[in-house]
Amino acid sequence: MSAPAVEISGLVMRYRGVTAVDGLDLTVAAGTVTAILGPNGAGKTTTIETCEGFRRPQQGRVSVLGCTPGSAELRPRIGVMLQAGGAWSGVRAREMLAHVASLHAHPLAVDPLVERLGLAACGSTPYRRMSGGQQQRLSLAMAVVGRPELVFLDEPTAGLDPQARRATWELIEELRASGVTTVLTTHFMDEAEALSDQVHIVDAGRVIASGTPAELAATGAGNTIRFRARAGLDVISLMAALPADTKVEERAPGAYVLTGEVDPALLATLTAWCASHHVLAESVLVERQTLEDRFLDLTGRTLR
Ligand SMILES: Nc1ncnc2c1ncn2[C@@H]1O[C@H](COP(=O)(O)OP(=O)(O)OP(=O)(O)O)[C@@H](O)[C@H]1O
Repeated sequence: MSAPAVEISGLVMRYRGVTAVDGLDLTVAAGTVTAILGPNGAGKTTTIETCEGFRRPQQGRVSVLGCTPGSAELRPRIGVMLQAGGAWSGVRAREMLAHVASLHAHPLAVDPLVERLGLAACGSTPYRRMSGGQQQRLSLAMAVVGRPELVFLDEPTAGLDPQARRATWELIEELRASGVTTVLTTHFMDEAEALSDQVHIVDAGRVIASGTPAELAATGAGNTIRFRARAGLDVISLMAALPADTKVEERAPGAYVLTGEVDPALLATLTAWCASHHVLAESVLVERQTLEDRFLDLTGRTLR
């Protein structure tokens, strides 16, 4: 197995009185797409900026491609897309991209990148007058034009129209196919689900859950089977027939909700119990929780 692309252990970062990152541990496998999710203020940007070398770890250790963040040997090997800015105010899109390309030994061809990210339409518009979405796309192009081994993308699709979002997803898929490691933050759960091999959920400066999107969605108490049957079924007897961690409730007369590790065997056991008790279950509905459900379960459903 190749060495991890990013290794963070016990990272602590504070801004005056605020602890932004509070003992964070995280590993990114080389060649994968890793999404860091978390509520506003969870510490994602601070963590990424530390990996990019814009901030020094105050405590703990950060290693990127086996190097110290910010070191001269590392800089040409990584691509960085910041949440905002990154280009001079008067510069045109193509000009800026050509400049960044010229700083690298084996850059991508500038014009095809300009075309595919819809930047040709910016023409002679200076950076400061480009729309937010156009600035985002230029920033993404700047991050990848140098053919980096690892790219950090901080909210790459925030504020993008659906076409640009799709183009960004395709670009990230291609990066993975060509062996580039991508670390991104996003508030779009569908984006994390569609793109990432690994997801880390960060809250209050720590990683509170990690796994593939499917693993994260599958854990927790969110998977349910709902069904209707005659009122007053013996739910104790039903629960005794099911695995120990399965709960059954009659939420309203004749409306049952079963919560637990929902898999084909559980559904079969439920229907077998119904058959042996002469119960005709109607409107049987299996509801799988999504990554978003899991995220909200872990980080709370209300604003803090
Ligand atoms: N330059 C700064 N000075 C003071 N506090 C800061 C600074 N940058 C970040 N913080 C604070 O550190 C905490 C973590 O911020 P950070 O930007 O890392 O979170 P985030 O997870 O990226 O949030 P978002 O999803 O809103 O981008 C927040 O409480 C924020 O207010």
